[in-house]
Amino acid sequence: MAINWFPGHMHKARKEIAEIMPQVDVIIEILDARIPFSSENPLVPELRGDTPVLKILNKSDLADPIQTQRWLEHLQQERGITAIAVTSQDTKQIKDLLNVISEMVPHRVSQDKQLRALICGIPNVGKSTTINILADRIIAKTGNEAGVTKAQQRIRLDNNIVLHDTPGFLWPKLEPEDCGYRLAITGGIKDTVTEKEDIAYYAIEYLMEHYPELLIERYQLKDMPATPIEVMDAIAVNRACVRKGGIADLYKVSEIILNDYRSGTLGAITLETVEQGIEAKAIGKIQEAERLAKKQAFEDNKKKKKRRNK
Ligand SMILES: Nc1nc2c(ncn2[C@@H]2O[C@H](COP(=O)(O)OP(=O)(O)OP(=O)(O)O)[C@@H](O)[C@H]2O)c(=O)[nH]1
Repeated sequence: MAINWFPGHMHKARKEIAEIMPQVDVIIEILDARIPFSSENPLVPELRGDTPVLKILNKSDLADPIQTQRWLEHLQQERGITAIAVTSQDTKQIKDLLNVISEMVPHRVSQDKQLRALICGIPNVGKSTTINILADRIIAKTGNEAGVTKAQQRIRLDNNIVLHDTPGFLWPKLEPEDCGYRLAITGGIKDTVTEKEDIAYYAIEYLMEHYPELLIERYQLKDMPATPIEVMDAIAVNRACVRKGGIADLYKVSEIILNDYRSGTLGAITLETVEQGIEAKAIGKIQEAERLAKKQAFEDNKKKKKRRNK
């Protein structure tokens, strides 16, 4: 599954972030606790330079607590990053983030200077929800669909903190493929740019391996079928998603699975372990190198042809 989703407003966001970065004291990058690697934007390190960053693993209520703990340890101890797990359902946890960022840049606070924080993250991770809680009012539009925030805004909070909100932005090509699937399952990519059945198939395959008991419980399966398609067929029967002639309506089944996953009805499920994240990073680097090599070969060829034609 190759997804290329980089709408114009994301290009704009990248440019805008680069422009305001020199005025920013601290970056708050919101990640999805269910996919801490896939929801991390590789553009952030490139754009932030040495500005301190706080990584927030949001939606931790939907993630596997054991995996969240492991991810926090990885980020804090192995990568030396300030990281914290929260859920927007707990307002106090979100409000406490202001203390955390103030502690990260003590010189600004001690000098009684305005603290300028930039909130960023890929679409649908909960930026608007977080901002609304911090500001104590509805400033940003929220919605369980990728790409709701479209324009940048500046929000003045009571305690001398200014928040810069940015639209969600993703990198142009979602590689490796696993990251694309994980983003699609959680809702970080618009449903309209993906094949629902394809995404649900990937989700079932992952759940069969990592959380079989949750699948069995939710869909009242007697035993675990051998393949994802058989799981889909069994759900179709249980949920009356069978068309005339006994054919399973896989689109409807996929909708059920994805909705159950996204709402947390299936359980608290993380879609990538630290090890899988590290593996995806390595594969991504190889693919990037291969792409650059191909591009270079293409350019060289073009030059050669030009010289020959002269
Ligand atoms: N369960 C759960 N849902 C959350 C949490 N935070 C946000 N949400 C939901 O996730 C969806 C997306 O939240 P938004 O705040 O709109 O996300 P955003 O990052 O601003 O999205 P864009 O505008 O697409 O960039 C909404 O339906 C929120 O209610 C959380 O901690 N837990």
